[in-house]
Amino acid sequence: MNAQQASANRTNHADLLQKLGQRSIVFVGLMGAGKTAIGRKVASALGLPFIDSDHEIEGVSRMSIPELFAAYGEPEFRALEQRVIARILETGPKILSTGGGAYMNEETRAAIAAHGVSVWLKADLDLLMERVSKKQNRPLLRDPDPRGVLSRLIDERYPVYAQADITVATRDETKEVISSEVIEAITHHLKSSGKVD
Ligand SMILES: Nc1ncnc2c1ncn2[C@@H]1O[C@H](COP(=O)(O)OP(=O)(O)O)[C@@H](O)[C@H]1O
Ligand SMILES: O=C(O)C1=C[C@@H](OP(=O)(O)O)[C@@H](O)[C@H](O)C1
Ligand SMILES: [Mg+2]
Repeated sequence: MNAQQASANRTNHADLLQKLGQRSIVFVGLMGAGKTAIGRKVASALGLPFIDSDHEIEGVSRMSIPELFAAYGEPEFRALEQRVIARILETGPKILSTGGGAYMNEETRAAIAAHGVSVWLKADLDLLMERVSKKQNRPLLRDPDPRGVLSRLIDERYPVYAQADITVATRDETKEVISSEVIEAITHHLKSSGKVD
């Protein structure tokens, strides 16, 4: 997206952006739901900067997510994830796609509630399995039974993701369709909540 396109997109969504104020739009949900892919598209459509917390973590640590898990373990990754997300949220508006476990952290949830509008991309197990099978870069799924892992994470995490401001049920539709639905849902949420930062 060049600067001219970004400016045109901002004009098209002026009302949404005015109501959003300095808050960011934050994607949460399970691995494979499309947070990174849809977040990037929504950012482009709204003319806002896009940040993926996993990419940011990889940048600051100069290690890949699997390398980080292997070298320091999940607790260290979670601590870094919390710090990185808090810093990203200090300034807005932007689009932030989090890693699937980030929203399970209470302080991160509080930071997101204070500085953002949260969007849960909700997907069923079959779709998640299909999507995560494309890449082997998720340490939690390096397991003989990745479907079982995802199924347990659905039970554990869905009640927490349900605290997000907006839920969008994603399904086997194109990224463009899902992105438009997300923008529509955000527009509706901001109109009805009427909150401006
Ligand atoms: N609506 C969609 N249609 C087709 N492929 C999608 C869609 N959403 C995501 N994907 C693909 O599914 C995979 C997982 O998506 P990703 O954005 O990495 O999920 P997450 O960040 O939630 O783990 C990626 O290969 C992505 O391109
Ligand atoms: O659900 C999780 O705990 C994780 C999700 C991953 O991000 P995506 O949800 O973008 O795949 C990544 O942060 C890490 O592998 C842990
Ligand atoms: Mg992602």
